[in-house]
Amino acid sequence: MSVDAQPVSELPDPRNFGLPVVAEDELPEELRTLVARVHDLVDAVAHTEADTSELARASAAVHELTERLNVKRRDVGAMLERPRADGGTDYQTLTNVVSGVSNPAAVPLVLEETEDGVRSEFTLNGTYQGPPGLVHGGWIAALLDQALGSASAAAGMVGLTANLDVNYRNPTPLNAPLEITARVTGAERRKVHVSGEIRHNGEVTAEGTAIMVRLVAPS
Ligand SMILES: CCCCCCCC(=O)SCCNC(=O)CCNC(=O)[C@H](O)C(C)(C)COP(=O)(O)OP(=O)(O)OC[C@H]1O[C@@H](n2cnc3c(N)ncnc32)[C@H](O)[C@@H]1OP(=O)(O)O
Repeated sequence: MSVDAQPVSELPDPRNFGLPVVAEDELPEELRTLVARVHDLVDAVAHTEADTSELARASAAVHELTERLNVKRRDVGAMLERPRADGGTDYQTLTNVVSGVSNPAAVPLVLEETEDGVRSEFTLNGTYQGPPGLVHGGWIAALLDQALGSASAAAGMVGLTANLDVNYRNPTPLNAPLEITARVTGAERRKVHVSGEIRHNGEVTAEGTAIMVRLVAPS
């Protein structure tokens, strides 16, 4: 395969796409704590067998809290700006549903760069259930999509997924340690070919390939 889509040394600045940017050190620790607690709350709500009066009290408290938090909202599309170890700058969608640091619905998937791509270890609670005891196939695709996109971005080629192909090889268990890995396998013009897999106990449960099409900054 030809490789004529050259990686760029700096990722495109989201401001050039008209997106608001939040510096990582401007994100309050209290927000991170709130996100983690709401993440646990979703799991608690999904599985609670509390009595009806307890459910009514919790429902009222959550409603009141939602109204309070909605008084001041961030714009959709806000990007998180964080410094990279190599001196560059990394940008991530703040509320990304798989990895966004301000999104309680996110796993959150924290991908680290490896020699040939990206990697993460994570565990999914019962919120991500599809078949009994197993991770929902749509979420497996979402996890792979995120890792494949991040592998492309880590190689300096930020793009959107044009095509995603997923094979489910074995059931992916909930509440069990999982590993995800992804890498760039080739590039031509704006197309970046990526592959990745999810493993449990070293065994592949799902694998995916994708074509990311590199973004072009507006002139
Ligand atoms: C750090 C970041 C992590 C991000 C992880 C999350 C990733 C995501 O979820 S992204 C969201 C889901 N994806 C989308 O919403 C994308 C929607 N689609 C689009 O916007 C457009 O179709 C887009 C941008 C992909 C391509 O459109 P456009 O910019 O006009 O490119 P276009 O000129 O048509 O095609 C460029 C090349 O890609 C190829 N291509 C385009 N679509 C496809 C496709 N579906 N399958 C295969 N190849 C394709 C074309 O054939 C062309 O190839 P070649 O260079 O050989 O001629």
